[in-house]
Amino acid sequence: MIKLVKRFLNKWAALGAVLFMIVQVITFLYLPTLTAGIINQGIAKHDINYIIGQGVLMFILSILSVIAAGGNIYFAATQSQLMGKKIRSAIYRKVIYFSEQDLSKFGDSSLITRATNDVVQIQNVMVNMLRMMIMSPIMLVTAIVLAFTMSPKLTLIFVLSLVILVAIIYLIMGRSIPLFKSIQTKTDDLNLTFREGLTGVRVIRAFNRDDYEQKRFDHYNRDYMNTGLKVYRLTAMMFPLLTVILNFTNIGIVWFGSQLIASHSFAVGNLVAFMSYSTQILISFTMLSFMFVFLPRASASAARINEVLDHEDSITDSDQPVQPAKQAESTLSFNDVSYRYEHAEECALSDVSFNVHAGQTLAIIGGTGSGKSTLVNLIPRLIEPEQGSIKIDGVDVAKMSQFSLHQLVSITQQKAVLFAGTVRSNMQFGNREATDDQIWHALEVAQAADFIKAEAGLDTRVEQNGENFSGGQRQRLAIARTIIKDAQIYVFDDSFSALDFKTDAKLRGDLHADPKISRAISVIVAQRVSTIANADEIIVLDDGKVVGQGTHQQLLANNETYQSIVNSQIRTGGASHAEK
Ligand SMILES: Nc1ncnc2c1ncn2[C@@H]1O[C@H](COP(=O)(O)OP(=O)(O)OP(=O)(O)O)[C@@H](O)[C@H]1O
Repeated sequence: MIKLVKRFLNKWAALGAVLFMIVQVITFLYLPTLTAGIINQGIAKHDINYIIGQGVLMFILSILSVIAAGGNIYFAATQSQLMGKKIRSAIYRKVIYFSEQDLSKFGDSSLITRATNDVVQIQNVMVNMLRMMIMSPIMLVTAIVLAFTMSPKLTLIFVLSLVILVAIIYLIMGRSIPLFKSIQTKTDDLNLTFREGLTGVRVIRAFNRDDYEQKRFDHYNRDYMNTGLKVYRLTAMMFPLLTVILNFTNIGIVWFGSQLIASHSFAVGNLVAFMSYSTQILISFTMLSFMFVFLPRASASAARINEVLDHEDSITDSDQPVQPAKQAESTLSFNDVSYRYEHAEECALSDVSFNVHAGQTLAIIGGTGSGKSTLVNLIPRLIEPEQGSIKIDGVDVAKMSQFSLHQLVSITQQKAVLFAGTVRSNMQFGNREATDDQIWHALEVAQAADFIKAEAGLDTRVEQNGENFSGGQRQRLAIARTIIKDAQIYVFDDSFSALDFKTDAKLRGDLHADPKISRAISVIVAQRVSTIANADEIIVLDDGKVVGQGTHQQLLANNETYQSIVNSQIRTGGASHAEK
């Protein structure tokens, strides 16, 4: 918590809040002394002028106290909002560079909870800290000191009450802190189930699993509620106990105070002031116990936020990044590359080697789960190989800065991702400088121009995740975004699977005819033989291993796995377009 506050504190706003708070404390504490003076000096000695003078002073101090309270709230709220904004930005900046491995370690839902709910806990504690958490201890200590100067004997009653209170708070908090921590984890579970339900709503309805999903959600919802109830029952005990103890304290003060007055060793005014200090101590303690409610939950949240911010990225830039020198003919090579997903026993990819040059197309084919996506994700270093190296123009991708590597590689992922906005804004994701003509050209090549023209052209709205487009249309828009970028290597991960054979053939033909793409290296992952038959080299993957490597004709002649893929597609009509 302290670490997070140090890192994101806005010093000026915090200073403003503390200064106003000090003024508030001084005015608050001075008032009982004035009251005592009015009773002891003014009333006892019938000194009207003294009473009026002190009364005016009390009025001014009260106004000052109100202004100080307003200033304190203003700066405390500003500080809390600024801090929340900074923390959310820092989390976003960190997460945006996470590798897939890092992302799956935390999980999407948990990251969202950390950037929202956990940050709100910190903000709450920040406001309270600047409003009362600092004020309460100061008020408490000063009130005790002032009371002590009036009567050390009566002050002993306070001290005894405080010891009992501290013990009670310690016991209650010891039990509620672990519960507060688990509330945040349960928020993650709740969010995860809710998100899954939302994204899978159509599947849930189609399979008539509404009841089952509702029960699953209710389970997490109830779990969250029960933990919340436990923790609030515990903390709710604090306030009644506090009131009982402090009422007994007041009874003690009146009891012993009246005996002191009777023996003429204590003035009546002082007893009234003493009672005021006792009330202030009660208020301070109530506020302090609020702190004990907020602080443990905020500490748990701070730990979760720090976990994200301090997470060591599994993929980082080298200290002295190397930029590959411009080559006459660029190359991409894999040298005995193996990759294993975290916690997986088997390698998803084993000993893959190939070399491909500018102007060539490398195709990767294989059954479901054979490692095709894993292979292409290694090229832009979205994942890091366990063994072997991947080189572009002879330079290991691990030695390049990720920024320059991502400039060299343009990729269409298997799942086409679009962003809310317009077609133009989505295309400019690939190339910020792209003109409308260039965008239209990319859309033509990707066979997306027709359906975009039928809408509002480049200003056609794209909903969140591109949900107002069909799967095939989304894929074509993603392909257009990939080819609009000026890159050395273009990667298409199963990007043609949702296209019909005719569109697939036309798209490949247009890609081949495009001067920029035809001069670059193309890596195409496909399930259909027809999509890749014209590639310069085809890699056949099976269970993460390369079981064939060569041209379509070579593989057709001597590779069993390839032959069986071709045969299975001839039966379903998929390979009959192979030579197109
Ligand atoms: N994030 C992950 N964590 C753990 N294992 C994974 C992960 N992603 C993929 N795998 C495993 O790695 C293997 C290769 O997966 P990959 O996605 O590369 O296959 P693929 O050939 O692209 O499959 P498909 O044709 O279905 O897209 C599979 O066995 C899969 O279960």
